[in-house]
Amino acid sequence: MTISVPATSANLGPGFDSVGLAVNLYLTIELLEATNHWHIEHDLGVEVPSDERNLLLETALQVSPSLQPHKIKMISEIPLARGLGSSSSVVVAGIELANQLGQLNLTGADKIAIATKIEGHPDNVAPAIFGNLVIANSIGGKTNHVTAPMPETGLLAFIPDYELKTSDSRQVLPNEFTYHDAVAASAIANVAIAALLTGDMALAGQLMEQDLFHESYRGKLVPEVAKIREISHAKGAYATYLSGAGPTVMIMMPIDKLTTIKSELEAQEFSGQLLELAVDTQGIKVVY
Ligand SMILES: Nc1ncnc2c1ncn2[C@@H]1O[C@H](COP(=O)(O)OP(=O)(O)OP(=O)(O)O)[C@@H](O)[C@H]1O
Ligand SMILES: N[C@@H](CCO)C(=O)O
Repeated sequence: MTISVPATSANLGPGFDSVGLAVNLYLTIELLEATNHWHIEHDLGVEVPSDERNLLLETALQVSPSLQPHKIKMISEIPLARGLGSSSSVVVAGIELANQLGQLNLTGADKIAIATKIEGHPDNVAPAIFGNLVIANSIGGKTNHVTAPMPETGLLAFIPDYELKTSDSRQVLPNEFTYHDAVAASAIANVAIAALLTGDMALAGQLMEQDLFHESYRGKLVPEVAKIREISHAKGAYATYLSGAGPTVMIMMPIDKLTTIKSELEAQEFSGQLLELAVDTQGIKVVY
């Protein structure tokens, strides 16, 4: 059996902690033979544990503590701590592993509730589970979500060479907002979401760049954002935003502008990778 889970790009500007998009990079785990001890084969480096301390197994055993140990092969195309939901992909895969091995018959609603409790917010785990664009919230332990198709858009991700852990990137955020600022910030988010849901990418893009919740505080952690925004706009992009907690910068544009924007950005020689992505429409995939 293999389980694959897509990468996710959270926030889309003002949808902080509540909006995310599934994209076509995958974490895949393959269940191998039953053994006496859990063991994960992977090439993600020595800092990623190969036993029960791995987030995959921590999650699976939290959901179902008496699972039969197995050998597992893990392959991830999702770069770690870059703002593309690597931790959520593992959490979601762990929940699905427990679901399959423990024959738990979890529903989508069960999975999002468990995953949100572990991650703390639903914006990455929800699209990792369901695919597409997902708008979700969680309050008092109750999670709500709405899935929607993403309007047609080209997608480029600039993935810097350096890591930025979500926990560090959340440290720079303010503890409080005034009532006035909170109303202004959520009004921007409301219009951005309405524009996304009605397929108006030009308006959505404008609002995505007016975020007041997080990007201005995090800008200094990702110095490339300003230049990428300037270049992309000069060539007709809809929007640029910090993907999740960063440092990846996502660029959305009309499809016919993608090649030009990509080559303009490549000419800058930023240290990192520029990847053309597509929306994942499936979420968790299990193959027997
Ligand atoms: N395949 C994996 N196996 C085990 N742990 C992983 C794996 N992938 C990621 N992690 C854990 O998740 C951490 C990264 O999580 P973090 O929330 O900081 O970033 P992210 O999920 O990549 O980005 P973001 O949440 O901003 O989209 C890694 O440092 C590692 O501890
Ligand atoms: N909404 C989260 C996503 C990363 O986990 C953040 O921006 O911190």
